Amino acid sequence: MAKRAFLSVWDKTGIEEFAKELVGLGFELLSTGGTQRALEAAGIPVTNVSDITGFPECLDGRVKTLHPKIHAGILAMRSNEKHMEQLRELGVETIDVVAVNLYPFKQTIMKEGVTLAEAIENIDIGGPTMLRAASKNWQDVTVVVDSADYPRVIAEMKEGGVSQKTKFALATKVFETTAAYDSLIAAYLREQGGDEMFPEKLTLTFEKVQSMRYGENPHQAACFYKEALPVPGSLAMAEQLNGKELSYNNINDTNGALDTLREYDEITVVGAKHANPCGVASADTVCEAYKRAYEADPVSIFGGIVAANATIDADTAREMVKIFLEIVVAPDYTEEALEILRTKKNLRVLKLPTIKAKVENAFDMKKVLGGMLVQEYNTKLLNDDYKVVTKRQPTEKEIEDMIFTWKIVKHTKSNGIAIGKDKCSLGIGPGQVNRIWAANAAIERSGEKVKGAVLASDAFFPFSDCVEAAAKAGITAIIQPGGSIRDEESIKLADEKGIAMIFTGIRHFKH
Ligand SMILES: NC(=O)c1ncn([C@@H]2O[C@H](COP(=O)(O)O)[C@@H](O)[C@H]2O)c1NC=O
Repeated sequence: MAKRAFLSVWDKTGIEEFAKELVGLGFELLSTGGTQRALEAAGIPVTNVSDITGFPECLDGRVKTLHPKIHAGILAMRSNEKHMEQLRELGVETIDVVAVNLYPFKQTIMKEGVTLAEAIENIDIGGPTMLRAASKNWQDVTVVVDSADYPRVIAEMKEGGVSQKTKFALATKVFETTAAYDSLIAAYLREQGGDEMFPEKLTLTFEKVQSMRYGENPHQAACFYKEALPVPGSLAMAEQLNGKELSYNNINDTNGALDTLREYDEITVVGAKHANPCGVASADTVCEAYKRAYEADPVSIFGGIVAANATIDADTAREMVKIFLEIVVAPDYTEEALEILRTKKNLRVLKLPTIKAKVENAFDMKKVLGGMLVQEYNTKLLNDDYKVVTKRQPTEKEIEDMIFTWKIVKHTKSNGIAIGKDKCSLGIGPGQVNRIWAANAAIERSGEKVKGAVLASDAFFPFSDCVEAAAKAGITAIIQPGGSIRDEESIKLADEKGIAMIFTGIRHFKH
């Protein structure tokens, strides 16, 4: 019996060469309309699927290959005498190679103004059916869903036949591909339906971006995957202009720096370490903002991440190269700035034109052993009805500094306390197991400048000890969520010390 290969591809990349090689190896080719036309135009002989099925392609291509003569030919187990006998009785011939790639559903939904009907029409039915059938029968059928695998398949055929190992790998790839394809469809339809935020079955599609040398630690293997449709402004959309490959920690830490940066509309620079902000400052120029953020904590920024929301110019770049930084990320760079940054060959320079990300429809997820925590992104900053709870009202300047510092503490690991003044961070106390230690760390790190500064706390004060410490240090205003059963003690102490205090009514735990 002649060996037969079924080729039905949307993306015709490499199909001509692959088909020619198959013909050279003695295969008879079967195909659907568009693929057939492409091959015939290249002078390659092809049999149309309708000549096999005796049934025309119909319903605008919705039904082409969905026929027992095709699927029995793919699914029959060659080692099963009964199967083979049935094929003979039914007049069905086996199909030994299936090369199929699918309708471009992802590209379709990415198009501006795409309609639901257009998206639905781009859900491939016959393609996945053939691919899945061929993969189920992987021992007898070579299935190719990725044109990058054509050369490898041909090479092995020339060596005497495609190995079982390769066939199994190709079949596995098919199920990864069809599962990702379907989960993207499910996500899109869910978004169109719009009412159920958390579906019964959460299926996600991620695509491999890069393998990494290692993970959080050198003994952990790791890899970075991006969402099939990453949110604009996310790190997955960044272009790397210089430096070594991004590491696992680089990506996590830069993500944290960007989270903080997105809170600010004015020119701002965020220095970050282990995903916590360590120096944050706003200014009229990016250079000034960088210098202030650096000076806010010249110790921690060493080997850290710097994220800016304005174009990096030569002056800023000159400042940046004075110390060892892991990453600089910004919307753009002047030519000269880039030249200066490139003098540090290991410095990873990332260009991210959109810093503000639209995360309203995206999930924030955290993997735990055996499960996944899924929540909305923390897009809120303050409640509109935040209130002053002390006798003394804060000055306008204090309010400005409190909002500035509140944005920092929102993105500081809990328990977190941040102290700021004049649109610049002073001391940041992240990730403590109790609040007073975080307050003490932030106060100590602020040094002399703490006098007249403001303090922000990501969650309420369980006791009045933080107010006590703040007053002793010379802090004049405090912003915190409120909500403790001992709030009155904190308010009373603040009143005694002349501190103005705002309750935001909203908490910003971050773990
Ligand atoms: N309807 C079917 O029976 C069917 N069989 C194969 N396809 C797809 O049709 C495409 C190729 O079509 P053409 O050769 O006509 O360009 C491939 O992406 C293939 O996955 C089908 N299309 C959609 O379901």
